[in-house]
Amino acid sequence: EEQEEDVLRELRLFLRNVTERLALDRRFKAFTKPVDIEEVPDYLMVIKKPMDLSTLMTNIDEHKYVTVSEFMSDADLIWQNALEYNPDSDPMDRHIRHRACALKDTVRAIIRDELDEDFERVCEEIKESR
Ligand SMILES: COC(=O)[C@H](Cc1ccco1)c1ccncc1
Repeated sequence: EEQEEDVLRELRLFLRNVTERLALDRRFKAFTKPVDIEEVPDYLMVIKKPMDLSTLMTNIDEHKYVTVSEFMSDADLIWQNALEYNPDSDPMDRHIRHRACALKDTVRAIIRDELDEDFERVCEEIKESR
């Protein structure tokens, strides 16, 4: 009903705000757009579910997420993929892994500090009812 659409509208506003803040953080520049398959031809052989901050934003606008938990699953793909694709001890790999870990910690800190548990519970109830 209308109240449910109000809740989902507020969810999208929260998720857009979180995603925009991450995209503005210079540490996360490598995560803002899809990995360039021309630059990295084997990427899709290693990474089965690519994800990036611009795709997160598109998904929000396309109403893909009904809960914060669904959003978190896709947001987690960004840093998980970076750890998986860049495992070596060379400085480049270590640098992107350090930024991937910073992304993981930053997303979790924002959600812990700014998401009301009761709000997420209402979103989960809407999801179960559909
Ligand atoms: C999330 O970004 C990545 O996983 C790419 C992989 C990549 C390797 C070569 C070109 O791109 C990356 C970008 C910047 N610095 C390290 C790795």
